[in-house]
This record gives sequence, structure tokens and C-alpha cells, in this order.
Amino acid sequence: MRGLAELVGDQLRAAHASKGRASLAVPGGTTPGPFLTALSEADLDWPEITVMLTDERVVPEYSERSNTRLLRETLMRNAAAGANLLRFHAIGGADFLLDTVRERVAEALPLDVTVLGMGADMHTASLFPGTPELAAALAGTAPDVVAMHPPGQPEARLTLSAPVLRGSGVIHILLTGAEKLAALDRALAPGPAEEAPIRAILDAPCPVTVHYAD
Ligand SMILES: O=C1O[C@H](COP(=O)(O)O)[C@@H](O)[C@H](O)[C@H]1O
Repeated sequence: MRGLAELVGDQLRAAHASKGRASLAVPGGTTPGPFLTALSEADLDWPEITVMLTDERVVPEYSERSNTRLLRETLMRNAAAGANLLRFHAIGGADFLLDTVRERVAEALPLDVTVLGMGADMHTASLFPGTPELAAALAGTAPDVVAMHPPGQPEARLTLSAPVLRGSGVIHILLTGAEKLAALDRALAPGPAEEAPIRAILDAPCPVTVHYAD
């Protein structure tokens, strides 16, 4: 987790040096906390770095289930407290305005560095197999941000679409545990991204690196 934080810090520094600004997308969920905390200490010009989530659950910002809450408790501290956090929530922290989120995201694209998680069902961001909106979110013509209603999940989601994620300068996939490693093996076999949405990332045109810790 610390090694990935150093690498991401170096890549953001390089992007900032060449463009005068940089953008980073990071996952939520249970895995990335230690990585995000380590990255919060990176020596970067954070006010010129836009940080966004790869996806958010449609819950209030301070809910235990909120990925934004995870970010506030991990990355948005220490040196990174001054980063430009792209908010998914409307003012007040309880609502989501999809058009507003799309406008905010469009201003920060293309992403320079993207870190993604993956579930044992091979979902990444909130691109879950079996979701009615999945094909639209994987399509090359997808809007930057898509509302998803994954079956079996307790809430709806907003997710960066596949073309936005694939358009990043570099992608890291962060995995832990034997179950996810086995899922990655399955995803590396040929097959449609609708069955294993992580496939839409594994064949992205930019450098993609998988980081695994057991
Ligand atoms: O629901 C989500 O799941 C994935 C994986 O989460 P984890 O708890 O298995 O680490 C995560 O990457 C995504 O951002 C999150 O919203």
C-alpha cells in the first residue's frame, strides 16, 4: 500500500510538472484505506490536484457506506488536506445531481492517474455484472458518469464510465485476498466485459498495473 502511494505520488508529480495541474481517481470500499492514508502524506502541490472517486454510493456523505466519507477519513488529511476534492454530493451532503457531477467531472478530464478496486464478482468502480445500465456504461459513447442500480446492492451508485476510466494516463488496480486473486485469473481469460467488467480496464490503451497484497 505504501509502495503504491509512492508510485502514484511520483506519477501525479510528473503530470503536474508537465501540465500545471493533475487529476486522480481513487476507489472506495474496504480495501484502499491504508493506501489512501499513505498517499495523504505525499509531498505534492495538492491544491492543484483534483481528487475524485471512481464511484460513489447514493447515500448521505457522512453515512458509514459513503466512499466520500472514507476519503475524508484517509486521503483528505495531512499534506493532502488541501487537495481539490471533486464532490459527488450536492451542497448539504445528502443529494446527488447527476448533471452537476457530470459537469464537475468533465472539467477534470482526462484523468492522469486512476486507482481502481475490484470485487470478487469482478466488478470495478460501480460497474457490476448484471446491472441493467452496465452495457451503456461500458459503451464507447457512455456519458462520463452513469447512474447504476446493481442487483443485490443496498443502494444505487454513480460511477465513472468505462471510457473515462480507460482514458486515464495510467491505471492501477489494487487487490487483496485470495478470492479476488482467483477472480482476477477468471477475468484474464477471454470473454465479454458484461460478465467481468474489470476486463474493460485490463485491456485499456494506457499502462495498467495490478497490485496485490494477501
Ligand atoms: O463497492 C465498491 O466496491 C469496490 C471494491 O470494494 P472492496 O470493499 O472489495 O474493496 C470498490 O473498488 C468500489 O469503489 C466500491 O464502491
